[in-house]
Amino acid sequence: MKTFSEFGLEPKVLRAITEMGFEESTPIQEKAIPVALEGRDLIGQAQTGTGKTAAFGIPLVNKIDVKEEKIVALIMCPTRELAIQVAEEIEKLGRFKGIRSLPIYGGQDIVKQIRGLRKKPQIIIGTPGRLLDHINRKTIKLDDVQTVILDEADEMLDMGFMDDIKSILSLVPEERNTMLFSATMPVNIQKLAQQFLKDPEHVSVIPKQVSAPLIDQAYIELHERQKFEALCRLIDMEAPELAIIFGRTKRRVDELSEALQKRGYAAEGLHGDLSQNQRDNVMRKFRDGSIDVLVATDVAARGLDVSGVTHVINFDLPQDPESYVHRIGRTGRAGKEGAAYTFVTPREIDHLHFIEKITRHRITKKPIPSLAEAIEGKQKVTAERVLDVLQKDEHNEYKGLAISLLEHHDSVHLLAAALKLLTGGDKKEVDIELTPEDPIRAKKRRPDVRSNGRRPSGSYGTAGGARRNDRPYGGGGREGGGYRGNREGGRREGGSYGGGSREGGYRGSRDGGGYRGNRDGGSNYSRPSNRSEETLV
Ligand SMILES: Nc1ncnc2c1ncn2[C@@H]1O[C@H](COP(=O)(O)OP(=O)(O)OP(=O)(O)O)[C@@H](O)[C@H]1O
Ligand SMILES: [Mg+2]
Repeated sequence: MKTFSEFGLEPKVLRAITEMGFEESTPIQEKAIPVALEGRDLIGQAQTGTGKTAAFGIPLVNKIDVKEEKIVALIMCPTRELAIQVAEEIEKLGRFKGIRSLPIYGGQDIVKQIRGLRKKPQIIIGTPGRLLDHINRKTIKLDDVQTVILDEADEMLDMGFMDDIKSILSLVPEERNTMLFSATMPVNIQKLAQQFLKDPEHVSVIPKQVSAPLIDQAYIELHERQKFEALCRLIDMEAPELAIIFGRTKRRVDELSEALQKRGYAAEGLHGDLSQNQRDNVMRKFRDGSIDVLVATDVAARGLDVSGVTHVINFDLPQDPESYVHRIGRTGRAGKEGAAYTFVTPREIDHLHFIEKITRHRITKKPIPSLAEAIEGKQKVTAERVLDVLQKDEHNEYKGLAISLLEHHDSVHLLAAALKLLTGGDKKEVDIELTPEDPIRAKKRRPDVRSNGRRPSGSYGTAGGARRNDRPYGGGGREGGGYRGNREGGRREGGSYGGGSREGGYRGSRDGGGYRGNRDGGSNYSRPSNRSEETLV
């Protein structure tokens, strides 16, 4: 992998990159940065969590003149949370250079945004709806925009932003540099690209499987009514550092987060019906660890980067393979490992197999965790907490009480009782009943209707010459340096992702292109194509 000093970047940008802790470029960065620096249009596809933001952010901040007092770059994102996050990364990258950037998204006070715009930001990062609002109010002018980036372009189309994006782009000068980025590139993206990009370079770093390689993927087959108990047991058994649980609907998310709270978990829900304040609060708490379980709709599936997310649990099976890939991609980021569990009801098994087929990754079946495993997991966490206090040596004021209790009681019994209390074993569990959700069923997708019959180069699947064990962070080895050092143990050595088992059986399964052409509305799989930003699931 290249170090960042090999790209000929400005020292101030290099310094920012170093301060962010990036040592080597990731493959998508290595390929995309030179193309973007040249000012060529590009379509960038790489697995979740492999640094696509910096792949467009670095060349962008590098080429902007700080003396510029006009908006010269526009980044569009599908969700508010993502706009905020991308804005933060751009801010960090441009810090030493003094680049001014501003996030613009729905739900935030427009007057505040107008005040921000008076500071003459050079880069605007926004969601399409609110951007259009500003354009109509003439508080944002796009006449001087030279670079446009569409992050998660496919999702924006899927959410029904096509017309908004078209209107916005029609106001940007033709002489511009346009870039699209996503981990998934269904065929409708190719259409968008043909319309809005000029002779784009396809920069794709997708090995055989589209999902990130460091995610251990499993599914649990169960009935709808078993889901909640299974979830609690799974959380207890696995003791995630941070977990994201995806539910199908807003009602589901509300009920589930409330139910988890009743059971004593530090959980909160995130979906599009919450006020912006509530959404911001939940994200802040999740990022700072004051809650460790985020229950969310697909609003959190795209792009969100929260370090410490060790587990993603699909409480409900996602609607389509893209959603699956993006949801589970909230873990296993930046060279770290993660675990993804998917709950599947018997009637949904076909749909799960369909997801496996499209993502070309076998998902391992696991049993519902047993009560014993759940208890063992909880006890382990309690023991770790106790040992942590012991090690910190901050328990002096309890020693007197300990000594006096030990005068009358056996030490093992006494400690066991204290552990029970700490583990919550003294509490009776609250009964929970959730409103059942309808199962998702597998339906055939329309065949690819593209005329040339070729696979779109940016679609799922192997990019020319990509190696199977291509690793997004660091060179070929797994040891030493940069990211590679920080993954514990050797649990998943040697491309342990199913080893040889992925070969055969799966590869041929996409013949006929049954999947690709069908997200442009009308198909059984596409989500409603006119969701607005405000009613996002
Ligand atoms: N070269 C690098 N070295 C180390 N860490 C990096 C590097 N580039 C990016 N990162 C970090 O990796 C994480 C994931 O990056 P990012 O969010 O850009 O991924 P992404 O490819 O856009 O994923 P998604 O498809 O989910 O949107 C971030 O925390 C980012 O700061
Ligand atoms: Mg991203």
